[in-house]
Amino acid sequence: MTAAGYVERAGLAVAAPLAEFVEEEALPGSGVAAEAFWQGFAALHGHFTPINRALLARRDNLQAQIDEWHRANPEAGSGAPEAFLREIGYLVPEPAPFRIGTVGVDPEIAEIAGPQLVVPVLNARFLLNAANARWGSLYDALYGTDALDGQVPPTGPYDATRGARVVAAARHFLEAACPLAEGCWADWQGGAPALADPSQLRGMRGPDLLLASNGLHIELIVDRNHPIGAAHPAGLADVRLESALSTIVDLEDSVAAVDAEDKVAAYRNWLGLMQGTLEASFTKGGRTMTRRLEGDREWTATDGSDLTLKGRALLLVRNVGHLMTTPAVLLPDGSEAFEGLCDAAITCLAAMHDRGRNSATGAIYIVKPKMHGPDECAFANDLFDAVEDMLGLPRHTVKIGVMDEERRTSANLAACIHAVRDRIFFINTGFLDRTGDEIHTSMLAGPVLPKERIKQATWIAAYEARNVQVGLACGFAGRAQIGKGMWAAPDRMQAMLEQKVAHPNSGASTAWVPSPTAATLHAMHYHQVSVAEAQAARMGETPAPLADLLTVPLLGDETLSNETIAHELDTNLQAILGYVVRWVEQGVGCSKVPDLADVGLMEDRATLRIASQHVGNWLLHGLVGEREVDAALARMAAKVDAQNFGDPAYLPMAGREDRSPAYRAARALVMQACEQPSGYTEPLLHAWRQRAKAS
Ligand SMILES: CC(=O)SCCNC(=O)CCNC(=O)[C@H](O)C(C)(C)COP(=O)(O)OP(=O)(O)OC[C@H]1O[C@@H](n2cnc3c(N)ncnc32)[C@H](O)[C@@H]1OP(=O)(O)O
Ligand SMILES: O=CC(=O)O
Ligand SMILES: [Mg+2]
Repeated sequence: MTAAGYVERAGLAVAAPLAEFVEEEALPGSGVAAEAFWQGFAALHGHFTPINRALLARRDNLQAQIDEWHRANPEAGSGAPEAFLREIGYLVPEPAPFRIGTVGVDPEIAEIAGPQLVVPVLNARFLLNAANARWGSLYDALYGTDALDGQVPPTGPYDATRGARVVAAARHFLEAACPLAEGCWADWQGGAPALADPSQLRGMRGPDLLLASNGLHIELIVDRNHPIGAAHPAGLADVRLESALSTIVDLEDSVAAVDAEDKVAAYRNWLGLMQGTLEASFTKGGRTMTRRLEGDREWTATDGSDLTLKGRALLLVRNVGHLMTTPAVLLPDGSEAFEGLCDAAITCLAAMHDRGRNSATGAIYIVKPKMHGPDECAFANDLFDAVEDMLGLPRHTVKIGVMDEERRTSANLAACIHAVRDRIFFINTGFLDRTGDEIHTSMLAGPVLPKERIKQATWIAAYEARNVQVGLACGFAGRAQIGKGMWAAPDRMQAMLEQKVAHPNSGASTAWVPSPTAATLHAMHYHQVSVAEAQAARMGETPAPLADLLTVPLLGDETLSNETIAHELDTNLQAILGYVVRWVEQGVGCSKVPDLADVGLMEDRATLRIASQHVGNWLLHGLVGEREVDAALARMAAKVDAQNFGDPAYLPMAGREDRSPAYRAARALVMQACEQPSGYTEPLLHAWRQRAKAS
């Protein structure tokens, strides 16, 4: 008998809303029949479930052997050595030199370097903004953030002095990106300018100009009737930059999706993007508005021909990893199905509605997170083969982006790439999860450094360098992206402008940004730096030593002051509570949480993984005790409550410690940190969110 709320499909119990979504929304128009889909879906689970389970058991087995090594070598003061890691199969032999064979990817992936935006799939309003973030106003980005001078503009009427500084800053940008043959942009009176490199002028539309540098476009919007244009000698009303070349629609770490209802909402939004029909209505500034996807942009090229530029970012979709199961589908034995298998089948089915709107080459781009080593990459490759077969898609239609964010993947990166060599479209250093796994893998080696210092330790420099070096050696240049991680301080745009230029300079062809505004500002870096040249300069470099990568960021003999320890503990617990309370009680998977100094930081499951593993590590090694942690949790709960004052949906944690699901989830995350698989936060978050939803 099928469980209540489920319907039987090809021997599986499928939650009724999911079956309905698939049959009434995703399948019609896809060319795939319902019977064939469900048979294929059931076969997928039948074949891959035991392999998936075996891969997870292998993770546990390797971790147990590493833990055992540390127990046997308590004085080692380091991570388990390379020879041991080879012996247990954690490290595998390098493949012979090879080059990836991926073909049929869009220019945004293969040829043009630029920002990559990430957006939680469950927020339609943000999703539309993210898809439309292909273009952004440089004037708005400079005016509305601290990018210019570290100061955010006061709210209120337009500040003409600040506006003049914005216009000057945009002009400086133009001087550098598109210099004139003679004179400077301040002298420009309108019309087609004589550029030092005339090929940088790409088109005109009335008085507007289209320029380009390093493959990225710049629109100069001329409007003498506009208040800003009226004050400019050439009537320049705005400078618009091609910004988010690609956007990752995230079903993973930035969402809270714990049941069929949540998964259907996620799949429906992705389908709406692929069909081009997604809309969101909301009230902003007292006005109700409906947001839709932008169309393409039409220009006349300098030779008089029509020139069409994409109005939207190339959309990629991040599936979940191999760990979690979902109650949206039950297997014949009554157990939950692997969520990653469901995501692969259903996000690909939805992407079949694209018909060239998103990918001009017909590719489907899946970002696959949290894979541990080459066998898990090979598993994803086989899974995508099977999905292609079940949906009737040509081989390697489904491309894979491999997040290099687990230690076993970093340490075996070439072998991981080799396992997916004909469909890989990116590698990316997900340094946040990677930091969490760094702590968890060597949990028993000793106490780790404070969080900020982990970021400066030997391992991370080796990790970032090797990722680029291995990618270049495998032939990524001109074929696939080499990506860098997230800028996790969404309000600190001046600091981002100063620091994130390091990403293109390092030879990375893309890097993550948290918002459309950050994409526009980060786009300036790709005008400053030619990634093609940066990559050419690094081609043939010997990868940073594996020994450096394996150097665990331990505290060693150093003694930290009580103040440092207390501050670190408070920082971690406040971030954990601030994030978890919105996750568990409101279903918000990515939040801007003010830190102790009131700087808003992007928190997601990966930052939560770091913070919870960090507290767990210091607890295990006695830098802090359970009573201290409980006292700090209680203090930080009151702080987080105060920070959320005014949110009508918010339930305070302080004073309700034993009843607040969020508080209990946060406490469990730190007290049970060592037992969590790979230090992941999903199992506890999901369990507590399900409880909160049920109540
Ligand atoms: C380790 C990892 O896995 S990193 C990847 C996961 N992280 C992410 O995906 C980060 C995504 N970013 C976000 O969710 C948000 O930017 C947050 C939570 C960090 C901050 O959100 P908020 O505090 O609401 O942002 P803020 O108030 O500054 O700006 C809101 C505006 O910016 C837009 N915005 C902010 N972030 C995004 C985004 N990622 N995509 C699209 N639009 C966005 C919103 O649409 C909104 O504009 P609107 O009112 O016109 O709709
Ligand atoms: O997914 C990104 C990360 O840093 O983790
Ligand atoms: Mg991650």
